[in-house]
Amino acid sequence: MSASPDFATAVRPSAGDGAGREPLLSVRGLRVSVADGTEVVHGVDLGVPRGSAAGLVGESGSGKTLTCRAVLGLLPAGVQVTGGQIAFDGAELTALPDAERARLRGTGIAAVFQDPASYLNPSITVGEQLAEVLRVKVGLGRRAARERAVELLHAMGLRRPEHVYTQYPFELSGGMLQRVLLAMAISADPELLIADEATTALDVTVQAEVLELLSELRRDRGLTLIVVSHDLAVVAQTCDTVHVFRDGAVVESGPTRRVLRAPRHPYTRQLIDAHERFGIDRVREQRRSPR
Ligand SMILES: Nc1ncnc2c1ncn2[C@@H]1O[C@H](COP(=O)(O)OP(=O)(O)OP(=O)(O)O)[C@@H](O)[C@H]1O
Repeated sequence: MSASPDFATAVRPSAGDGAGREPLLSVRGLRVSVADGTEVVHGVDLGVPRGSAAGLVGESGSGKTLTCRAVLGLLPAGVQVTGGQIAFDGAELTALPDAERARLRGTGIAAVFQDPASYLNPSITVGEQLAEVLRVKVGLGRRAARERAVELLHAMGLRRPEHVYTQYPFELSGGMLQRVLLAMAISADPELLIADEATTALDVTVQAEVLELLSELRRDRGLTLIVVSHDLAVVAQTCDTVHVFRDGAVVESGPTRRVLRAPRHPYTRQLIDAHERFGIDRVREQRRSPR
């Protein structure tokens, strides 16, 4: 899609009912090893249909983040893909040169992580930083980038967006900062957004608001989502399918409702038991009753 000034609010053209379920992202047999040669991701398979929301859950260190970083082409130094395929929109990513992978970040696949402040320069206003992304990734001129930035801040649910534009990161709350990072992430109209523990540091009310914003972005713009969380309730609220990671492998995948109501793998059952006290039962009840 061209860099139309309206793209953040425009509804992405529908891929059509039949095409809506074709996988936008297909990961097959992904293997990742760290600097000393130890393999930490052992043949992960993930299919993420266009327009869907996939949840990746599992305990800390189970390989969720490295799988996502492999998809983004942003693995830490010394960590590398040692096997498997990653197909995005029909193109094999592992074969692409670095420059192509870099071009795809933001325009095809974007991500938001925990701790949004660490991704912002503390001495530049958030609006200028967003406008800079729009100039570099979308090619807008200075004035158009500023206007677009304000529109995007507004579209992310930030009140008084002209004022927010002029604020420095330290002046904004964690929830507001994550909305700014979401504005940056979607500014070049990506098709896939990875939210890796993006709401973990937020208090429950703000977390629910940001999750609702993610669902809105999916609904209104046709974004495909990958939501990484150690919290099953987050995934239950936002995702159609869930992939349960353990020790660098996916032990169970399926529709969220089925996996939460009738887990097949003992580890999934264990995860659900561990989450009961955080209200997963309430979420399961909500999903059972039609809205
Ligand atoms: N840069 C790195 N160097 C060495 N080992 C790493 C590196 N990054 C991750 N690992 C190891 O790879 C494994 C998978 O880590 P990963 O971060 O993908 O897990 P995760 O499921 O996302 O966990 P968390 O929820 O804590 O982020 C872990 O054993 C981790 O210690």
